[in-house]
Amino acid sequence: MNDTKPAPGNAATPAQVRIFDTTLRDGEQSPGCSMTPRQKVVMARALAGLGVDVIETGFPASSESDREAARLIAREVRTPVLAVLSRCLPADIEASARALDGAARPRLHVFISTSALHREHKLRMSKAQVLDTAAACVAQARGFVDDVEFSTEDGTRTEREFLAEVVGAAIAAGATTINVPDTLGYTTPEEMRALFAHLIATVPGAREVVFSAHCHDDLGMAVANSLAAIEGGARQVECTINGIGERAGNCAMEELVMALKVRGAWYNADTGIDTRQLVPASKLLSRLVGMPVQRNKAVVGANAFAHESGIHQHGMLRHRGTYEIMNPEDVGWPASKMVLGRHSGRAAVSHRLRALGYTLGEGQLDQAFAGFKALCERQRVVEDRDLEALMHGDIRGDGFRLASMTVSDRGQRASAEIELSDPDGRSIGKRALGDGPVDALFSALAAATGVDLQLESYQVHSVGIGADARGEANLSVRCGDDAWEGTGTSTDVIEASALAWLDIANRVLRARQLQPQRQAAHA
Ligand SMILES: CC(=O)SCCNC(=O)CCNC(=O)[C@H](O)C(C)(C)COP(=O)(O)OP(=O)(O)OC[C@H]1O[C@@H](n2cnc3c(N)ncnc32)[C@H](O)[C@@H]1OP(=O)(O)O
Ligand SMILES: CC(C)C(=O)C(=O)O
Repeated sequence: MNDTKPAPGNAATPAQVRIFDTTLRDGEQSPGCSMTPRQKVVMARALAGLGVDVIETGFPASSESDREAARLIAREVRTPVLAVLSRCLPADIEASARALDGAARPRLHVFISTSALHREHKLRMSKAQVLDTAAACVAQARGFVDDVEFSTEDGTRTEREFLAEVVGAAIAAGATTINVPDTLGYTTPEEMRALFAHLIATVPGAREVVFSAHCHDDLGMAVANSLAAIEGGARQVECTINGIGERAGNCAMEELVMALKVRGAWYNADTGIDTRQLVPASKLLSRLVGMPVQRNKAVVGANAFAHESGIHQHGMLRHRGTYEIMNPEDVGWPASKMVLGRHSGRAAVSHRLRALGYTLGEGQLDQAFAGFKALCERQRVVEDRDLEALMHGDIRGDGFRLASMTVSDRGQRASAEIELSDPDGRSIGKRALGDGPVDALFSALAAATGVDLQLESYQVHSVGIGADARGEANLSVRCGDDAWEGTGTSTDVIEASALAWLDIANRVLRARQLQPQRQAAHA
């Protein structure tokens, strides 16, 4: 495999690509992701810890919160350049300059749309008006600070000659960074590479400024397009943690940074990011904005370094390079995960059993493996405690079963009435009140089983479509010092929630019963 190619610009040393983080501005434009000024300060500190070169802290003309956040961050975060966004309007630029007052390294970022569609329908401006306005607002911004970034909104859908003209006018007026956004996530890597190479080669003064890419992910190509812009000569990339941002989001920082690192020989470009902070930053943002990261998300998703398939696990146990192109530790995960489930094979099961202290002969392993596969028909993930139960011949599969339930949310407080059959087949009925139907239901289940679970996360989603759709409930709970996860499915999401709760409670009870045997086995 050819892993190398001429470096961007044929530089002998890797090109340095500036990371411009816009999580607090474009990221925050993601519906439902608004942050308070204090939350933004917390995130800005984490971004500074990551080593980003520029933090865009907000759009001061848009709200008091944005102004307050920009002011607080300017006071507390001193190392990265701090940028704020303004339209090409004198009042916006004045508000931005005031918000950056006192910043150690202030940057004013001004933008105007350049494409025909935006000029005609949105701005109702002629080409000449856009050109003049761009130059005037860059000049105004330069009156406040030396570091001025100019963006051509919808740049990739703009006529090339006009785009070059506007960029030239902005450079002549004093812009020090030229950002060409793919505002609608419309372009392709080939187009992006060619566009940047063309602008840098032809616009007067282009080699004296830094070119920047700002890509959206409407077609899932934001990272690929940003990488192509670097190949075309861009030396700044605008991105966000977890790829949050308008619509489908922005270029995801963690993906871009790791692509440059893992394929260093190909891109010959570096960033100053401390990649071990990527996962902590992703988790922090997810908590602050209340938006979970999809499990299969590259680099920072929970499954990014998790392996369930037997063939992969077998390969991983021989050499992790067979199925991993990065080290999880390098991006902030503690280790790779071997998840035991229906797709796992003997190699992984026997490896896990050995780690738990069970060294089995061939025949014993066959027997344990058959039991493991049978268990996988009943539960998605087999944990250590399940394996131990299996080894002690104590998987009964019965436990508490849901016989019936009625949940009502009509009075002041919701109520739930349930009937369970216990492991010996006896019937137990309980009723409980709660702050909502699920709260009432879980209280009734706790009363009936005697198991107290502290809910940490609760998610319900549909599996399948149309009339066949079923609700799946996923619970993460704590019980004492242990964390547990459980799943339940049903056509009724409340029933799915009850089944997920019982899935965990039954395993907790099984683990409790096995405690003495386990201690004796390991004594
Ligand atoms: C591609 C991007 O991400 S650009 C950034 C987008 N971010 C945001 O819009 C978030 C913050 N926005 C806001 O809070 C509000 O939109 C505000 C405060 C900026 C403006 O609010 P309003 O004055 O009520 O205007 P509204 O949002 O309805 O319309 C936008 C106006 O800005 C004008 N405008 C848009 N871009 C620019 C620009 N780059 N330069 C000058 N004017 C612009 C529009 O033509 C429109 O003007 P009009 O009202 O005279 O027709
Ligand atoms: C204002 C610019 C940088 C932008 O966010 C976009 O075009 O998407």
